[in-house]
Amino acid sequence: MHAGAGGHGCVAFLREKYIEEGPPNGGDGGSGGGIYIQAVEGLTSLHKLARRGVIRASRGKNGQGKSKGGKRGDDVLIQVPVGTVVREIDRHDPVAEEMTTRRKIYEDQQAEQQERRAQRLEKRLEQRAKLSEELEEGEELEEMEEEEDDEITPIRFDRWVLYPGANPADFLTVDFPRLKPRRQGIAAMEPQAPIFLDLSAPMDKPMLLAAGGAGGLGNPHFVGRVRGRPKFASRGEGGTRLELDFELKLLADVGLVGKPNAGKSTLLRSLTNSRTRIGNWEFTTLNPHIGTVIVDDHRGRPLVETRGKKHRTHFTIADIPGLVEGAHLDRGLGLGFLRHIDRAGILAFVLDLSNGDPVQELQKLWHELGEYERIRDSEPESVPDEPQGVIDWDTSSAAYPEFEDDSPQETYHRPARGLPHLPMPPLHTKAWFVVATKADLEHTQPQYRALQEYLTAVEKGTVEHPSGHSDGWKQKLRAVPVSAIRGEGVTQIPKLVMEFLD
Ligand SMILES: Nc1nc2c(ncn2[C@@H]2O[C@H](COP(=O)(O)OP(=O)(O)OP(=O)(O)O)[C@@H](O)[C@H]2O)c(=O)[nH]1
Ligand SMILES: [Mg+2]
Repeated sequence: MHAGAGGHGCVAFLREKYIEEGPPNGGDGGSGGGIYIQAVEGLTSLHKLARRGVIRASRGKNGQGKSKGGKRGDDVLIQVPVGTVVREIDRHDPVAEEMTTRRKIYEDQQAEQQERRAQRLEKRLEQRAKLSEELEEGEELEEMEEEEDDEITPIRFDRWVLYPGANPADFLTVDFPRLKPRRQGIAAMEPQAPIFLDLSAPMDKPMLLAAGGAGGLGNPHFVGRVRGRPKFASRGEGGTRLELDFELKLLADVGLVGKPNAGKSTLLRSLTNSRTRIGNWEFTTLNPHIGTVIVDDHRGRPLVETRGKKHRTHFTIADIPGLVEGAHLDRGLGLGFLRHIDRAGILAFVLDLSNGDPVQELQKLWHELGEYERIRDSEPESVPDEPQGVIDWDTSSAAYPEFEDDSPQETYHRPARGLPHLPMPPLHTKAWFVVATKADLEHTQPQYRALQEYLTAVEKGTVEHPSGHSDGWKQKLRAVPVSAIRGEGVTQIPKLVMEFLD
């Protein structure tokens, strides 16, 4: 994301009949557009943002004559779904860089001056020694000459706009003022660097990520005692460039977990008006689809009375690609799939009653999830690269001193480190239930009965929790028999989900 650069200041002079050499009247440049972010409800993915790739706010316009200021650049507003986490990977801040350059120049000058002073002192001591000798010999006092070398500092063409009609040589004798790099006032509202935002609630107002560069100053700003008609103006400051990582933390309220072909997409479709692809083959669904289930009485009022203060009128369901046995073994594919499951608040296990033993299926799915968690918790990316010693994963301000406009110690650029991990609750502690689908097919009733008996036993604690954890979620364990294809029994699901969400 590129915040807009500031427009340049203008060098102009009043021109009127009978006024030969009018006073300076160049306008200031407009400030660059800023980048804002806002988490909003109703969005479910970051796809659109990803497609935009590079995002630029526009540049401020240059100032003009007759004291006309340049128009400010347009801001860019990025809207993301609630649950988005934003992390900074890299930052290029021209103002901070200029500060560093200036500091470097200043330090060099100081060092040079010090050296010169030391040399001068030495010379003087020598001269004095010589002088006292000569005095003794009764000779004349000689004036000590002070050498003061006039050095010409090169013109910073990157900082100044020169009067177009002027000859660059005219500026050799011009003493340019010390111009501190400037920021817009609103830059104070930028989040601390490096950016780490967890946008878990909708925001009423957009938040500033990067302010645009300040506009340059027109030539009237540089009028001084000895400089009545400055033939220069300052350039606008460059805009900050941010490289950010966006991650959607919570995908949906409910995640459908099931083998390929179990009937997840069909279920989602019968519950919502989503148009997910359905086919009688495995892996019809390759990317998660999100459907919204409206639970109101068609007048905007909640259909299901929830005890919570906030009456929800809808919830979201994610149709996640089918989970195959051994998914955890294929790190890329498996972890990708399972990552989505991680992001759902409630897990709905979709079991095909017509295909094998549903109890066994359920246990297999849980086993797969457990394996995934084991791998995730020992992911190499959380293992430090450095041979040994403590690594500070704290990316808060302590690790990177915040940039202050005037402080000479600011840092503006840092290498991309490993991104901080998103903490997720263990899967087995999530609320879950079972959707026993394809109940319209033959010989599915005994399967369903066995499944419900098993769940009741888990709830009572007489049978081990399918996750193998003793503290696994076991409240209101239920298998909802449905025929998604006929739309039968599916209305039970919103009711159950609302109970859990409550
Ligand atoms: N008889 C019957 N068939 C169903 C039912 N639900 C789904 N099916 C069929 O099962 C097949 C697979 O359904 P999908 O919804 O695509 O399955 P899926 O779980 O989304 O599959 P993947 O996306 O591959 O993971 C389709 O042929 C559906 O018509 C049902 O309730 N009854
Ligand atoms: Mg599907």
